[in-house]
Amino acid sequence: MKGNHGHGSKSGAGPVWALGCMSGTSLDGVDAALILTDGAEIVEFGRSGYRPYTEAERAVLRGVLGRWPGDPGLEAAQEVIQRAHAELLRDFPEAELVGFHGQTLAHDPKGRGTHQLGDGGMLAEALGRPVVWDFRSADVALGGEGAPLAPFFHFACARRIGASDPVAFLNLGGVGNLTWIDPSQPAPEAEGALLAFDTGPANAPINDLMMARRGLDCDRDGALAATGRVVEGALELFLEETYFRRMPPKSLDRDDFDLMLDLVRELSDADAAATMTAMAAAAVMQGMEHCPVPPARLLVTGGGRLNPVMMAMLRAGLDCPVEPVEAVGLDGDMLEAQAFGYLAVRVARGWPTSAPGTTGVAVAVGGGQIARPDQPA
Ligand SMILES: Nc1ncnc2c1ncn2[C@@H]1O[C@H](COP(=O)(O)OP(=O)(O)OP(=O)(O)O)[C@@H](O)[C@H]1O
Ligand SMILES: CC(=O)N[C@H]1[C@@H]2OC[C@@H](O2)[C@@H](O)[C@@H]1O[C@H](C)C(=O)O
Repeated sequence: MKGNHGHGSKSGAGPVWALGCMSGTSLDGVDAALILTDGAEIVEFGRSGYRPYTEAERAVLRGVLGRWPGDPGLEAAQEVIQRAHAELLRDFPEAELVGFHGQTLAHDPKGRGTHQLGDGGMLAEALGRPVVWDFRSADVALGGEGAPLAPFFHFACARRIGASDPVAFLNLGGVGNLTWIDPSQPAPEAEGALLAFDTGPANAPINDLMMARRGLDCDRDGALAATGRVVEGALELFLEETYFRRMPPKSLDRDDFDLMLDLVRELSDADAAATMTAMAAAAVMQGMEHCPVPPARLLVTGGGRLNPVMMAMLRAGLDCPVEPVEAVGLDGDMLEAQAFGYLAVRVARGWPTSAPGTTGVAVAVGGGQIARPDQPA
């Protein structure tokens, strides 16, 4: 490698095919998606791919959750991340630039920082193409939460779907995050264009419950929750958490809500699943109270949109229409991967990727480092 890590040098202003990839908090696998963009407009979406982790790989990654750079025992997990990404991303030779999020292992922005496992320099060498990575640390260094970062991309999506009134995007991944957008603003960094934050736990604790009680990865289609009863007492205790009363921006680590499993410990499997699903939905409803004005619609992305019980709970509790992003022609399995392709182009152009309204950072900031291979493919 040359000594070429650093903030983005400005390149030409035309659109480029960027390949974004995401390994989310659910630890299911790596998503990758192509996007043609100039860093402002989405010109075109391209093809996408998925590389699941094997059971053995997932166990390795699970085993290092919560660890920080320099902690012992990260080598095997690092190898899993590099291998899985290189295998998947090699299938996209048309990509001019790669956006590599890595795997979040720990997130404590007001304390130790934020840790995404993965080395962009090594990936650039493996792929023979420039790789933008380490998206979150510059934001944290300037006092921001370092998350969520998809909101600047959500702004571009709102423009692409022709929204004229405020809309909101909800990602229901391992953790939930909400982006409220005023699409009439000139740019995502404009004051009042975006408000974003993590709503609370979403699928991660439900997955943990299913693994502990049934040996399953998740409550597929909400099948177990559908047969259970929501236990109001447990739900009320959950909503007493101070996190919900904190003003946004705010963000969460995957396991910040460990108390959820305690709250449902005495419940039957079905009641526990129903109650935890209601907790995830209730956290979103609390979050919606923070929107500057109610959005015209709530567009849901991430795996939780495929859980009909969770979607029904959201529809019952909210006044605005709640739809999967497919309703507006977007791909809810790939939106986060596309986001990191889009953000990679912004980093390469020296443009901001977060702002006070999205992460609480002091000023709009463009995070990310760029690693270039010695010998481009
Ligand atoms: N058909 C389904 N029924 C119920 N839940 C589902 C279904 N499909 C996916 N999920 C849930 O969605 C999760 C995956 O969601 P997603 O891929 O959006 O998460 P992620 O990207 O890992 O997380 P994050 O956005 O927090 O980083 C699965 O682990 C599962 O809990
Ligand atoms: C620290 C971290 O990796 N946070 C993730 C996580 O997963 C969902 C939510 O918590 C969100 O804040 C973020 O991911 C999305 C992609 C984001 O940055 O927008």
